[in-house]
Amino acid sequence: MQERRNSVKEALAQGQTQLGLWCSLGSALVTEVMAGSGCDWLLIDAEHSPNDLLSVVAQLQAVGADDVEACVRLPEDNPTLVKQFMDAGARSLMIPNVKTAEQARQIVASARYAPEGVRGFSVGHRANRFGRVKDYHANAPRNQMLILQIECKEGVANASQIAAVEGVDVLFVGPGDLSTNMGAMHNAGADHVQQAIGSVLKAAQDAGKAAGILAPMQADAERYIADGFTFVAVGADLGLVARGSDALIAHFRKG
Ligand SMILES: O=C(O)C(=O)C[C@H](O)[C@@H](O)CO
Repeated sequence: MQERRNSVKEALAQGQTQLGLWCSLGSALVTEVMAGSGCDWLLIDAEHSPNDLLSVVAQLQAVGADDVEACVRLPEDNPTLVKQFMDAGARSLMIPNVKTAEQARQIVASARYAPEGVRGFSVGHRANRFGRVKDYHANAPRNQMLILQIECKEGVANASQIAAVEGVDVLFVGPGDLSTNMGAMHNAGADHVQQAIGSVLKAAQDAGKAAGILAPMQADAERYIADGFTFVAVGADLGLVARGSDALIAHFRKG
């Protein structure tokens, strides 16, 4: 049995825009609905959402039948979590708040088996279809994707060195955390935050890597895509359900 190719990783390497949706509700059913939307990738969030390893596995299973790359955001940069989630079949990982190139190198090492890395070895797991993908251990990095979030001034300052680390696929701006860290909470549109976002984009592009961002407002997403961001989350289940239900009820209340 062959491992399914990571078509999002391949498309990004060719500079193609890949549209994503954020899954924050911790629900396999909702994630399954999102997966059927035609998006290229989903982000199952285990940082700010009520998710654990088993609820993430349930969502990975729900996405399974769709031709969508299911990425998982870990709650923190932690090699044990990298191992556990990768073994569970999360091969595209987003790591929050990466600040230095050395940290990026450690993250890459945590995703790789020796001699390049330190990932613990298990013969059979969900990632290799319980031992059925025979060449999994030798070839795992080929389909893995590491998406490192840049969310603070230090990360912005070091973005070029982080992007240059072999094994890093995407620099992903967290506009909420970055703007908060830069003294502009709720205002990622502030000039100094936009300059920082632009410098992360340039750092990624100069290193031949993809740049990503979460942009649930349509106009923002269109602008970021026009600027050159190629890994863009254009909406979230939480926002779609909350704002959609708000608007529906408001429509009937106003009469
Ligand atoms: O800093 C950000 O913005 C992000 O990383 C996304 C947030 O965590 C959040 O909006 C996800 O629901």
